[in-house]
Amino acid sequence: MATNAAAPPCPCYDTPEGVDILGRYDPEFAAILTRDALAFVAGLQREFRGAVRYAMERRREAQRRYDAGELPRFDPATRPVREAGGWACAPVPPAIADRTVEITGPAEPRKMVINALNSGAKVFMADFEDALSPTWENLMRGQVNLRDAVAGTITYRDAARGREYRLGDRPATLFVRPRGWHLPEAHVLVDGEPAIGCLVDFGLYFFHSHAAFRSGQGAGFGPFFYLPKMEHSREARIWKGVFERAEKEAGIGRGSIRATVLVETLPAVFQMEEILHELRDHSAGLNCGRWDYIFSYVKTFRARPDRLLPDRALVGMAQHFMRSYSYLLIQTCHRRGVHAMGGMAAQIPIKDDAAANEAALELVRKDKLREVRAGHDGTWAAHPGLIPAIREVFEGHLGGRPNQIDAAAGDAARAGVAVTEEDLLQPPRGARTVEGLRHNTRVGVQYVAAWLSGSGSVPLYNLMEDAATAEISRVQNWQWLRHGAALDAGGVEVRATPELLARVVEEEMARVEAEVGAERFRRGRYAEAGRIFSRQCTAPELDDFLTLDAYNLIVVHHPGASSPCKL
Ligand SMILES: CC(=O)SCCNC(=O)CCNC(=O)[C@H](O)C(C)(C)COP(=O)(O)OP(=O)(O)OC[C@H]1O[C@@H](n2cnc3c(N)ncnc32)[C@H](O)[C@@H]1OP(=O)(O)O
Ligand SMILES: O=CC(=O)O
Ligand SMILES: [Mg+2]
Repeated sequence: MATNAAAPPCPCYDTPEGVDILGRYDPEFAAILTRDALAFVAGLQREFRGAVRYAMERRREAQRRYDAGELPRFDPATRPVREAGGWACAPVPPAIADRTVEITGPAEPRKMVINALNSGAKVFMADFEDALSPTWENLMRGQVNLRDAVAGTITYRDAARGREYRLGDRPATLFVRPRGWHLPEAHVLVDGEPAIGCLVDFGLYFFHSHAAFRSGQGAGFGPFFYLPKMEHSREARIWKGVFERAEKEAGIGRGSIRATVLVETLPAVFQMEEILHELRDHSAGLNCGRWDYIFSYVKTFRARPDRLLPDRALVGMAQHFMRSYSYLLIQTCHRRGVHAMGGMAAQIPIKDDAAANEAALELVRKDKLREVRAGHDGTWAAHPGLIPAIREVFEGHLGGRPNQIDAAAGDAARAGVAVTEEDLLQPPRGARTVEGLRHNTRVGVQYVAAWLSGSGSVPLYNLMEDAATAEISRVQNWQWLRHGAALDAGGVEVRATPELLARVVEEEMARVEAEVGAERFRRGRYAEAGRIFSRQCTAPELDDFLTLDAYNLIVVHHPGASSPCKL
């Protein structure tokens, strides 16, 4: 790609025709938002916006059918793709044959990016999605961090602690997760309308780093991506188009870019073969995004009183529908020659209680053992402190092999399990309680407060919480209220009503204030978060995403940031 033209004469962004930047000007950001990089992003936006709009409309149309009683199912029209034995995805690039442990974390803060790359994990998934609050500052700093990480020059000085951070000898291989198709980027306008968030994330990172990545980490391939929250293979087809356009403009071979698709919506589990087929030249497998998957189960069945979820804490991978999803994902990936990645255990290290810490670690070990025995080729870690234990489980089981793609190994294959539509839809079992409603509320409000303040992943009650886990709290409360679920209140049955939720919100807000302290509560955005969370849980129609509604509250426009200087 061509390099940037001469810098503009005043401190504002130098934008190509039809592009306006409404975010704060910063010289560091300007090195990312170059005229050529923006022209590349605008080209993607112009070519694919119609297809994205259409795909989003199809999502709404499918939801209307589910609301009317139809169940998600395998598409009879694409049966030949699913049943054909004669196709496989492109061979796995050597640089990512071994993905036994992948650490995830937001693309900003910078220190965390360095820690993740040095963590001992094989892969670092740098997140612009579930773990990142998409403020302008976070997004742009995230881009700066990734450019420097790929260049190998990233450093950070923690002045308060007198600590220097720099890359070690064998950093993890970088995957980048752009936002989902549904999220706009309100600080970047293309032809007067907000850009599609993921095209900004993808486009800027690709533009600045593809060459360095391919000659370094990717060993001739890459860059590598994780693709979130898709609901249908037509959305994967758009990504394929984006990749091909990017490869062509960069002058690199078709199939250089590779991506792992997160199967984290209920409709997508019926489309896994079709998704791999669309992306077969660009695929790096599939991943069980379990938290969004649970969120999507509730969302898809929002109109169904017969499919209420039990307490959030009871919806784990041992539930039949979750186990079936993981088995089918493993079978599908191995049949097509790519990695079947496991997901995230929510436990994180507990610093001040050795026994509780050991118990949390044991839960992580069990989860990972279940995954590797099922046939997964690798898995996720939320925190560097978990990596030794997870590595021990995966590497111990794989016995020196980088993955088990060819082995037809694992419970998913051994038992000859034929996963059916009924298996994938079986309602989860367990109790629904007022304590569950309280926990959802406590977690949901604190998460929204953190997100509004710029943190997209936070530790709460010794668990990792991010946008996906918080969504479960929100939609579960909404579902219980909408259908007047019977909740156990210590042996007494009560109905979930708006009045009950109002009382719970008031009491839980008081509890949170006592936990975090009055000063932090006052300075944080807790009151605002309480109002947003309550409104969302009681809305007559379920909002598609918590973060879409709340996004308007983190958009900060700096009028004139680009337009006065337009050349
Ligand atoms: C559903 C999904 O999508 S899962 C994927 C998306 N979610 C995520 O990626 C969550 C990733 N994890 C995290 O964000 C963090 O671990 C949290 C927020 C849960 C906890 O973070 P903290 O409270 O800062 O953890 P803690 O205080 O124990 O951190 C200790 C050290 O580990 C580092 N650390 C913690 N988590 C990570 C991580 N995921 N990546 C890199 N470094 C990390 C911290 O930076 C800190 O470093 P330092 O000693 O140099 O200061
Ligand atoms: O992105 C992962 C998930 O579990 O959601
Ligand atoms: Mg997710």
